[in-house]
Amino acid sequence: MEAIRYENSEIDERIIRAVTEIGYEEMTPIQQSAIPALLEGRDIIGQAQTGTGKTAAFGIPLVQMIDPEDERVQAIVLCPTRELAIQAADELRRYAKYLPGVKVLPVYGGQDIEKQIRSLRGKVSIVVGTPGRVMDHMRRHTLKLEGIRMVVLDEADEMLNMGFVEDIETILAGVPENHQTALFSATMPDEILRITGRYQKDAQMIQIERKELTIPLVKQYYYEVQRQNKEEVVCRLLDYYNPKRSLIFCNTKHMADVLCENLKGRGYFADALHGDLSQMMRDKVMNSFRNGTTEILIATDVAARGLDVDDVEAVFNFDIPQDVEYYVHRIGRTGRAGRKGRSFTLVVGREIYRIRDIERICNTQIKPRMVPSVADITQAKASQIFDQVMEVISNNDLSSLQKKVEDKIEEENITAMELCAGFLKLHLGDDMEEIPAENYIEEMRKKRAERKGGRSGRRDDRRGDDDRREGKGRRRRQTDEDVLDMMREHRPGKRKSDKAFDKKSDKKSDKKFEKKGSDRKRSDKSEKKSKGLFGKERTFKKNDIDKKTGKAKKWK
Ligand SMILES: Nc1ncnc2c1ncn2[C@@H]1O[C@H](COP(=O)(O)OP(=O)(O)OP(=O)(O)O)[C@@H](O)[C@H]1O
Ligand SMILES: [Mg+2]
Repeated sequence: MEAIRYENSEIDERIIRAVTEIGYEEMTPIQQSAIPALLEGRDIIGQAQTGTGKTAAFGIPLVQMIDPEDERVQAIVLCPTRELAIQAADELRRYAKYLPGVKVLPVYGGQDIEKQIRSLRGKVSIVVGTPGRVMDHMRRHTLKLEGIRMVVLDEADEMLNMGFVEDIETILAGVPENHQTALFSATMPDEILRITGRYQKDAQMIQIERKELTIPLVKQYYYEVQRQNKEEVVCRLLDYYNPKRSLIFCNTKHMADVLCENLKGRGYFADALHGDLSQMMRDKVMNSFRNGTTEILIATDVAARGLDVDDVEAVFNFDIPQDVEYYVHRIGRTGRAGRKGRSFTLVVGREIYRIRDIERICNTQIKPRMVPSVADITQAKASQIFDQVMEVISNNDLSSLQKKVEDKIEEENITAMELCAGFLKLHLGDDMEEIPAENYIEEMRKKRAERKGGRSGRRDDRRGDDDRREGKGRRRRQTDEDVLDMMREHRPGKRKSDKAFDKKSDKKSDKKFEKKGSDRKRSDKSEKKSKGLFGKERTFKKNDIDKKTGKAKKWK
């Protein structure tokens, strides 16, 4: 479908000016469909893949419908996490930059309530909040709902799930009857679609047609590993792919903390984000991640949904997520707004079946990969250094330095090649020297021959077709176990951290985000639901929904 430019739409030109300044040139498909429907006053369910601009799809009509003369709160956006409430409020403010009188206030737990109360006494047009804190203000009568004309549930399937649904119902019960309700998410399981009718009137369903539930721009890989080697594998992948920014998801707060400490100990710029941290700490961590001071954010599912941070090039599932929706949202933190990304999922033993579930339900492919060897990493690091050097050569006049190099070569009676190799070693650091590449290859060969009676390449099919090393004949036939056995022999000092990983994972959970219930049960259900997740873009009324199946009976 041909994209409509913002200039031709019904959007207020002051909002167009604001979003053009942000860099939006044309509407994304969900914006194309959802904005006119919301401006018409309809209730909608908007489903589109992660990172495709759902915030502006509801945010633009929302700021446009605000009456600047009305002093009351006129709209409320509910988000599942504090970070998301802050982010969505910032976005709405950006769209409303040239709309005087449109005031947006984020309200969330952990922030000084007195301060929020003082802000609510002033003029606030749109409240963006987490359900708990919004209810708190309702009880205290510091948030009055009688002026509300629109309610948005961002991450609607999460908000209407077990952890939040009662809070949402309490809030909606206090909102005037004739309000408009918009539900948005990248995932909309059937069991949730079945109940949305309770909260909406004649809802228009806007689903953006896609073959897969995940973003094709994200290349998805998995690695079969032993539990005690997970940390080593993550480090190797970080070193090999050298992502600008990465997010590593763990299933428990404890694991996130342990991994964070260990990665910091190995010299990575890492921080942990989870529900046990103070709000001040959470804000600090998010800010450092956004401004690039922290390159690696290790988080629980509290960071899985909605967060939009530039240049997250890789997402790691250190622990495989406990349901398919969370896989979709987690890996959706990369590959946003048309950019590319990679996701790496570590799989231990029988967890491989979960990969198969995810592939089937999301209609996607997660490719098996081998853990890069130390030699691969050395090679990758050398390439990175060479790339930087080539940039320096093309952007600078090096003639005066060249003279110094010539003098040194003559003085020491060495070749230019030797000098360059010396510089390279200096930059690669000692770490990479632990297993000299030649010995490594030789030892590997012997080991493989011993173990498999000369058979090799058992997992040759694991060679992906698009690895950046591939095609250059560098990748050898190894198994993860081979590589890791070798590492154990050559890096005895690095093993102490493994102990922490052997401990059984933390039983305590991040209230809403360390999962509930059995994922096996869920995945059976989700299989059915997946068929209906991404059909054609379609429109139907509430009455058109089959009460039993929750699916549309007829399409317009
Ligand atoms: N029309 C547009 N043109 C260019 N970039 C856009 C456009 N609309 C949104 N973006 C950018 O795309 C990125 C993703 O947007 P957004 O966070 O709204 O995605 P989302 O669909 O809500 O994803 P998720 O499901 O993960 O919450 C943001 O950085 C946003 O600024
Ligand atoms: Mg979003």
